Amino acid sequence: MEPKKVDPSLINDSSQVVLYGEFFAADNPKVKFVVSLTETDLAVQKLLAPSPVLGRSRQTFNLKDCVGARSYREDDNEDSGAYFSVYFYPLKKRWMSTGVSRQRVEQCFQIASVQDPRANLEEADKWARAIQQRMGLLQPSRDGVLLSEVRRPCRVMLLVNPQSGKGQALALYNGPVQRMLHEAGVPHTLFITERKNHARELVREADLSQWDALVIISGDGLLYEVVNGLLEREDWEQAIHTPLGILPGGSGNALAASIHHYSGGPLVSSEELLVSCGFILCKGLVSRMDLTSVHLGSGQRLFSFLSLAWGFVADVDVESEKYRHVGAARFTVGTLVRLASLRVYRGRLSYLPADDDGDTGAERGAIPTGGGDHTFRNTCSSNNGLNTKRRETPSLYGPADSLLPPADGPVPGDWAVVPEEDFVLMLAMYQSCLAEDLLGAPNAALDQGVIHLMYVKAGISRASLLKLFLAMEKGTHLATGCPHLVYRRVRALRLEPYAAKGLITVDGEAVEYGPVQAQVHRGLARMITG
Ligand SMILES: Nc1ncnc2c1ncn2[C@@H]1O[C@H](COP(=O)(O)OP(=O)(O)OP(=O)(O)O)[C@@H](O)[C@H]1O
Repeated sequence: MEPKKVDPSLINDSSQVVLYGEFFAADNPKVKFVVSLTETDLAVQKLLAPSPVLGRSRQTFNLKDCVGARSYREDDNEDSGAYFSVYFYPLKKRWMSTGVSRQRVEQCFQIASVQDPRANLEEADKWARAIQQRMGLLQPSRDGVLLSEVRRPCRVMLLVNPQSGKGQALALYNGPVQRMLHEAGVPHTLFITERKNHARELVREADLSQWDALVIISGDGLLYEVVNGLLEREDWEQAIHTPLGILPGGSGNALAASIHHYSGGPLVSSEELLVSCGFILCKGLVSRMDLTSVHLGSGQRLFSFLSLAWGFVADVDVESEKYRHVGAARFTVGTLVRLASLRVYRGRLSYLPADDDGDTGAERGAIPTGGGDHTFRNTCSSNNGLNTKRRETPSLYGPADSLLPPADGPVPGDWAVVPEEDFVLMLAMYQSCLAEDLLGAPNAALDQGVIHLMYVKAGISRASLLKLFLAMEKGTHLATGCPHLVYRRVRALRLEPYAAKGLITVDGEAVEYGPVQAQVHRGLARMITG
């Protein structure tokens, strides 16, 4: 007996129903669902057999959480039905935890209303198209633009570093990443990097008219190559506007964690971070991102999107590379090891305060310079023990650094020079996370034009330093009242280490050691964000 039709108003009483249908479950032809689409939701309710009454468990999926929908037929000639699948990644409560994270939910229905397979497929197409259309209308648009609006069709150059993190980046691509891109209908071409600087060369030489976005599955190191590769091009001004995306596959994944943080999510584990960043990528909202231009003592210039570190943090970053196989925990292990041999780093630190610099830190430490007598080049020439761990190709292009004084001159009068010369660390950040689980600059945003400068003066005890790092997991370290920690919002800085040897890291990678100057360039790059 043909079941009685259910009144659609019973399914969705408050909003207008755009499409309504009764379909079989794709994996069980005995189970039937009543499905209705509104401008904002897809509602699914089970029909109980044998009498066609609605079951109690009605599920409503918000189209904001949807990455795509597709229609298809199975290869089976006997099956005249067609199917449509809808892919959602809603925020759900985590197993055995109070937190939430994005989790995949697929809804798949079989349409077998008539014997004609083509008619069934047309009906399935109609549903998939209607869902995609509504999903597109609900895309976030805050202050960015949608990738799909920038160019069409959207094609992605996907760069994977198979060696990053625990060496699992390729497996991540073959698993959840490829599946999600397929669900969202994002066409892409995979490039597996074969060596250091391979991605940099590929990006430097690429015909960028072929690519609508450059996305990496790796740690921050590969994105560093991509950013610098773009700025080494003659057409850098257009090239740096190519939307960039990041899917975490490394051990630190600081930028991926920052982008997840900006989307409003709490700190999450590596797998959950991948799903969150994949979701953000599929949604394709493109925003501006600050880049910082860093000048090294030898005159080389490079571009950084994340951080510049000296002292304790730089040492941990580089020394913990040998614990890469433990993933994000490498920094915890590295911090504990370094704490045991805590030391002081001597040098001079100067900076140009941001106009809006508030007294947010533990203490106001710096004095105006009136033009210091210490020059960048002076210090450079006394540092002949250059550490050339990472050979930089000189970056010939990019915007002028109008805020930076000449390398062989003093800092200008509106700069401040920190009176102390003994430090435990200096950390300049332009995005919020220092690692997946470290919220180093909680007030940072993608496009702020601000360097969040933190330094810890010598004299801090091991216990207090450990407490600061523990507080950083929640981003509360600036509010601990630690008298040794100073926080400033700045636009440019100069660091002149006194020792001939040591470690400075840019975006987590060691660079030539010696004096450095840096200036932030607001919104220079484009990033796919949530
Ligand atoms: N095929 C490759 N073999 C060896 N090194 C590579 C290869 N491809 C890229 N690299 C280099 O590996 C370095 C580390 O990569 P990446 O930063 O992506 O991973 P990670 O260090 O594990 O992650 P994170 O930076 O988040 O800690 C980068 O400097 C990159 O240039």
